[in-house]
This record gives sequence, structure tokens and C-alpha cells, in this order.
Amino acid sequence: MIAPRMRDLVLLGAGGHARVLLALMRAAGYSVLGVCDPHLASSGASRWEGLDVLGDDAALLDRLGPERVALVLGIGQLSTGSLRERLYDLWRGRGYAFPALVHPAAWIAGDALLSDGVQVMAGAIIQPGCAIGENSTINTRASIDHDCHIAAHVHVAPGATLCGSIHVDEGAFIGAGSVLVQGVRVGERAVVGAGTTLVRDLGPRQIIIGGAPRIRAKPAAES
Ligand SMILES: CC(=O)SCCNC(=O)CCNC(=O)[C@H](O)C(C)(C)COP(=O)(O)OP(=O)(O)OC[C@H]1O[C@@H](n2cnc3c(N)ncnc32)[C@H](O)[C@@H]1OP(=O)(O)O
Repeated sequence: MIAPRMRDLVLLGAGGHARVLLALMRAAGYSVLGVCDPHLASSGASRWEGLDVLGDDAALLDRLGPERVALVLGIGQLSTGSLRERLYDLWRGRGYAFPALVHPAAWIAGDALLSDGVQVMAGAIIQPGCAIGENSTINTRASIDHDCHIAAHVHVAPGATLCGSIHVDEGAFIGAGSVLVQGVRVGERAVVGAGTTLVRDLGPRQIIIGGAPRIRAKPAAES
């Protein structure tokens, strides 16, 4: 993990996810040099949310090399599409660093491992024994319990609850408010719909949505 204070940060993108990250960076006291966004640049705007608009990608490459700035990926990730992943790989390939960012109101166990580019939003909890892969987002108030392994480019959306010892493979999307019971595995690029409870493994590229609750009697031995 690269210490965020080593270099000034430049925010890529100016949508809702970028605004949440800007709030995180300000709350954590990071130094933000400005924002790069093709739409802002083409509109001629010089300021956005109190930041200087630095221009589009070309401006960044021309004026602010990877030795001067580190990047923050302000593009969110929905259940479809992989723009965020492609941009991350593109800029990494150009030599730029993406420090892991953690909101000061998140709680992360001392032994949890956060890879480069991980973004942990306000209210999130990451318990002992967890590892979070590159460019993954643990969004607002999501909860990752002990010994979970989250691969790269995963989005755990707001309020999702992952119980212990869960594996989430690369590029998967865990919807808002979903609950994953202990020990399940979510396959590569699979999608867990918002509010869904996952009780068994989900294969690669599978989507699970909702699911009817069932009522049954408890075994006699249980009171
Ligand atoms: C900060 C942020 O905002 S981060 C973003 C967080 N957002 C989320 O977590 C949203 C996650 N996305 C979802 O849950 C989506 O609905 C998906 C990906 C599971 C499915 O999307 P789509 O394939 O586009 O499904 P679509 O909208 O066409 O709905 C298909 C059917 O499933 C139902 N449905 C869709 N999602 C859900 C859900 N999460 N729970 C229950 N039912 C659902 C729809 O009502 C529809 O039912 P119908 O056929 O009877 O009309």
C-alpha cells in the first residue's frame, strides 16, 4: 500500500462517486491538487467543488507525471460494465500509483490487508484476517467480517453485510443491503442483487436477485 501523503492526489472523474471520494479525502486531510474530467474540460469549467479543473487525460500526461502525483479513481462501478477496471489498468500501465484511501470514520482491523486503489467509505467495517484486492470499493456502511478475501475490482455496495470467511472473486458486484452468510464464494464477475440474501455459492457471471423467504419449523432439539 502506498502512503497517500507521499504525493499530491488528482481525482479522475466528477460524478457522484468522485464527490464521495472528495469528501473522504477532505475528512482525512489529504492534499488534493485538482480534478481531471473530459466533460468538465470540454465545458470550459475552471473549478469544480472547490478544486481546480486540470483538464482531460492529455493534460495530466503532459503536466503531471507519475513521479509528481498519485491518482484517485472517481468512477463508480455498477453491476454492469468494467470502465472503472479498464481505467485503473490503463493508468497503472502509464506508471501512476493509486493509494488505498480510508475514510476516518471507517474501522479496519490492524491485520487487514488493503491493496493499492482500495477505497473504504464512511462507516465501513473490515474485521481481522481480511484481504481486499486492488481497486476494490468497500462502500458506505458495508461490513466485512473476519477472514474474508475480496479479489480485485470488486464493488461491495452500501450497507452490504459479508459474514465470516467469504471469498469474492475478481470483478464481482455485491449489491446494496445484501447479506452473504458465512463461508460462501461469489464467482468472478457475478452479481448479488440489492437486498438479496446469499446462502450458497454463486458461480462466475451468475446473478442472484431477491429470493422468497421460507418458513419452517425448527428441529425439536433446538428450543
Ligand atoms: C452509492 C451507490 O449508489 S452504489 C450502487 C448500489 N446499487 C445497487 O446495489 C443496485 C444493484 N442492482 C440490482 O439489484 C439490480 O436490480 C440487478 C443488477 C440485480 C438486476 O438488474 P437488471 O438485470 O437490470 O434487472 P431489472 O431491473 O430488469 O429487473 C428484473 C426483475 O427483477 C426485479 N428486481 C431487480 N432487482 C431486484 C432486487 N435487487 N431485488 C428484488 N427484485 C429485483 C425487478 O423488479 C424486475 O422484476 P419484474 O420482472 O417482475 O418486473
